[in-house]
Amino acid sequence: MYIYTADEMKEIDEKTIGGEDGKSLELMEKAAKSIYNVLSDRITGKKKHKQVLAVCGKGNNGGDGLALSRLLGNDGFNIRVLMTAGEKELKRDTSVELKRLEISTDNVYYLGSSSRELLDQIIGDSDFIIDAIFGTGFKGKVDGELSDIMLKINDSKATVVSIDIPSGLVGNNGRVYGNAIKADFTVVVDSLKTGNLLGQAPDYNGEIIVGEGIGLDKSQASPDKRLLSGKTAGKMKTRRSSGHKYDFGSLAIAGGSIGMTGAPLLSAKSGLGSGCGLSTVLIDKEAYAYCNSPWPEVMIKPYANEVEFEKLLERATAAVFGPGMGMDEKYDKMMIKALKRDIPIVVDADGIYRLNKARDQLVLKDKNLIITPHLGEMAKLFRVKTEDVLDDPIYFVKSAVDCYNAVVVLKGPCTVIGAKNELWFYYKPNSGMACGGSGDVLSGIIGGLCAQGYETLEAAKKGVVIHGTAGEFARAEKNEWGMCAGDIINNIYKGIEPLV
Ligand SMILES: NC(=O)C1=CN([C@@H]2O[C@H](COP(=O)(O)OP(=O)(O)OC[C@H]3O[C@@H](n4cnc5c(N)ncnc54)[C@H](OP(=O)(O)O)[C@@H]3O)[C@@H](O)[C@H]2O)[C@@H](O)CC1
Ligand SMILES: [K+]
Repeated sequence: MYIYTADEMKEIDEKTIGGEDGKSLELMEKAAKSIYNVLSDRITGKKKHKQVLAVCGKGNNGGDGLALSRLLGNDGFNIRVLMTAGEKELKRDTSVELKRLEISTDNVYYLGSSSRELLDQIIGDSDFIIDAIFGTGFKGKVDGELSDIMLKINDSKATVVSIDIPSGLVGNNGRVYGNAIKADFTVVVDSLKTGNLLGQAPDYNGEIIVGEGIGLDKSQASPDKRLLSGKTAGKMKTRRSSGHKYDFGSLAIAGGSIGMTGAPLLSAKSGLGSGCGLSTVLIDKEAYAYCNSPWPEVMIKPYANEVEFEKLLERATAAVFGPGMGMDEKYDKMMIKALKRDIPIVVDADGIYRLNKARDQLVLKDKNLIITPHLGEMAKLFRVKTEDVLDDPIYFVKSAVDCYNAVVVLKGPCTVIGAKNELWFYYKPNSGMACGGSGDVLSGIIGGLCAQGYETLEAAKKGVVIHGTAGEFARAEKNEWGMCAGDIINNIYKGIEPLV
């Protein structure tokens, strides 16, 4: 499934319309019909004669809401409409849809000219609220009375259905700067937009359902963004029954410092969980003294200097560099040693900040490099604020791909994987994954897959899916509060199963 930015969608829309009279209205009708079809599967059926309130804005999203209301009205629902803009402010097609609806109902209210009591009453006694205030054309912040109305809708008992995107979310990046609608369902028109997945979108979407296509002409759009799932991650390679441990690769994890010895251990154990034959933590000898592993299957080897470190790397078929390493400058030399080796390397956590220095000393071209930053690490890598990355995560992922010739995994509720000319979005929000060690588990899985011979992008895609699925199983066992990194590790095998 392809994903577009709101700006790309606008271009697609304009290309499809191509100046043809009536075409944009036809698209609006198709959008409404597609949303109606989704709703008739989910909520209409047995629930006719219920109260529906459609809250509609002046743009095309409002027009979609009005056309949908007409279809629901024909179906036996009691429709009321709250317009958030005056008749004269409406876009042309939205104005046409309002006139079409007014043929069958008088229940049209206007935000500026209805009393607050009346508005509270129609919000309070609705069974369903259609949120068609703003779509992907929204920018900035909602304020004034509309902002209060949004909160009232969020507090209501009604099932809230957002059209295309919850109103108040910015279409390109899913950011929310004021209040926004919290939906039970978001029915996306035709194709997912980046704003449906990124930023704060997971807190507002409810369940996302993508409606059937409305016949948009995407022939000139650049299809570089896709949804990552168990299906698109591809299958695991079969394992040779006669293979021995060296056939399944040897992963080295360079990391750990005093007080942070658990991070590389989590990575190492996760590498084994993903199927690699051997997993070894390479740790500074001072920190080694504090290293207490619960896993005897993980080897732990201390080094005193970069020469010893390099020696220990010799048998590794892939490495993870950074978990729990700390900021000591002495590790810069180890990073150069690791990057000079001709093996895939996952640079994570405290390794990421060092990439700038390494880039000055090494040509990173043709390296098998994977970088796995979270938002804060990406911001540090580019010396910008976290807010800047949130504003345009796609830009930063693409920039990191280009700067470091790497596969980049920007971790978050929607993880974005970037490689040359392709971006993959893995949208499986799970707040239980936001816990210490979760990232170490991911880098270990990806490293473990690289050690077994998977290409970097393939390893990143599979690793993200395995990690996310394992997290879902951990949540099912322990809930989002109780689960921790160890629970994700315990479920890695369940994350692998759908890919076998
Ligand atoms: N192919 C497609 O994509 C199709 C798209 N379709 C539908 O169209 C939707 C996109 O429609 P859209 O472009 O008309 O924008 P939409 O989001 O309805 O309204 C934005 C309006 O709000 C305003 N506004 C903005 N910011 C604001 C603020 N902070 N505070 C207050 N006002 C603000 C802004 O006004 P302006 O600032 O420009 O004066 C503008 O008028 C899309 O989500 C989908 O539902 C389908 O119909 C068919 C095919
Ligand atoms: K909306």
